[in-house]
Amino acid sequence: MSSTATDTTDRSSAPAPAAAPITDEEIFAGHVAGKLRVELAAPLDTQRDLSIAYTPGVAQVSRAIAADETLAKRYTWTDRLVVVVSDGSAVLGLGDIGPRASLPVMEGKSALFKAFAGLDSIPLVLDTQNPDEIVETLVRLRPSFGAVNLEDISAPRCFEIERRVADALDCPVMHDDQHGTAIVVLAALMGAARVQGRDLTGARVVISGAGAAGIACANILLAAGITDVTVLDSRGIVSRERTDLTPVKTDLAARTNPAGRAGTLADALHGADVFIGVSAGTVPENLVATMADDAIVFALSNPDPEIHPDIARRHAAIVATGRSDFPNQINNVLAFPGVFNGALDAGARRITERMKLAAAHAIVSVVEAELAPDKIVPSPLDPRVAPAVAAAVAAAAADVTG
Ligand SMILES: NC(=O)C1=CN([C@@H]2O[C@H](COP(=O)(O)OP(=O)(O)OC[C@H]3O[C@@H](n4cnc5c(N)ncnc54)[C@H](OP(=O)(O)O)[C@@H]3O)[C@@H](O)[C@H]2O)C=CC1
Ligand SMILES: CC(=O)C(=O)O
Ligand SMILES: [Mg+2]
Repeated sequence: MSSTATDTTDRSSAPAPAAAPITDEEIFAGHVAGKLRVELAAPLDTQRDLSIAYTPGVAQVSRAIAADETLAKRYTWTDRLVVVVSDGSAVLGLGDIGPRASLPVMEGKSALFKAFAGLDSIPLVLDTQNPDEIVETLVRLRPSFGAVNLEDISAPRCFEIERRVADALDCPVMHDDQHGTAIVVLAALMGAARVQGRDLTGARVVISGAGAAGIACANILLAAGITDVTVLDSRGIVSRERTDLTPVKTDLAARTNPAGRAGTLADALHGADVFIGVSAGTVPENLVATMADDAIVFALSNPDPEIHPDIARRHAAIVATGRSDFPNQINNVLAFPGVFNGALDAGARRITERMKLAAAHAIVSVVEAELAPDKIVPSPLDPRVAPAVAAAVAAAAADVTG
């Protein structure tokens, strides 16, 4: 795809460019004709090159694969090719903008796979939001790729789609908005806890957003031993008394909100230690002001955080967003390139909870000696991140290889 090889230059500590605002012209110019290209892996200059790469030579390779399908791993590009798949139903925080409008984001994810993990990746946007059709399409396309990164597919369909695709395909499948996000949020909370010298397992955590990202974040935090997690959707606290919950939220309500609170974000945030925003909503300053001392605020919606970090910092000790232009970028880009690279290196057939926890620990371990309130996670441009995540994920994959 991209014509550049993996770039291992450390750009994370480069001085920030002069604070000239990025113009609309600059942004659109950076997307003209898309952000990806296909490049040749073998020369095609001579008749001899042509006879090897194309007919007649290629026929021998095709015959060999027809006789032994496992040879496709060696003699095609599919083994390490990741498809980034979206139906355009929950694109960033922009909502259901459809497959065509989602494509710049999916091209961007593919570009990040190449830049940070050296993995070739193709964006595939689907003109259907029907789970049966999405699963069927990926099953039919299975000979063409080695792994599936599901992206920006809305809840609750994303849960069923991920489960069914993972069950149907013998290769790594991960819904990035769920698990990539959850991995990085856990890493960031570990980083924040170390900066503050406290144990966050007893912290009161509030998550705004009970969709793909919110539910996965709740799950990984519970798995990591944090017991007091409260989640809100667009109607308020996901509590056991509610009669309007989907089955996934009913299950969530049974495992969260131990104080049995009902009500609004104001009710949830009063005295809370941690706010995690994955809602595309907003959180007013006066509510952040009611949080506990040394509060932690992760306003992760893209492109617009739930609260501007400068405002959140008036009341919170540690503040992060999902954006590339503020410190403490908590974004799934810290996870997915290394997770897929590690899974493919190990020949993993699935991505497991163990692999996700290993990824979270690897992310924070990269900045262990550099942790600070404005550096609770490494920069996505830190060249140590993806290799560390890949190594940890591969080591944790032993039970799903072979
Ligand atoms: N920084 C990062 O790495 C990432 C950030 N995100 C961001 O998280 C947001 C959600 O993404 P995703 O989970 O994929 O989307 P989903 O569509 O799956 O879920 C959105 C959730 O937000 C809830 N919601 C909507 N408006 C509000 C509101 N005003 N207050 C509280 N909850 C609200 C919805 O409620 P209901 O269920 O009632 O409809 C739903 O539960 C996006 O802005 C996205 O950019 C996502 C992934 C990674
Ligand atoms: C970062 C990302 O995946 C999102 O905001 O949807
Ligand atoms: Mg996304």
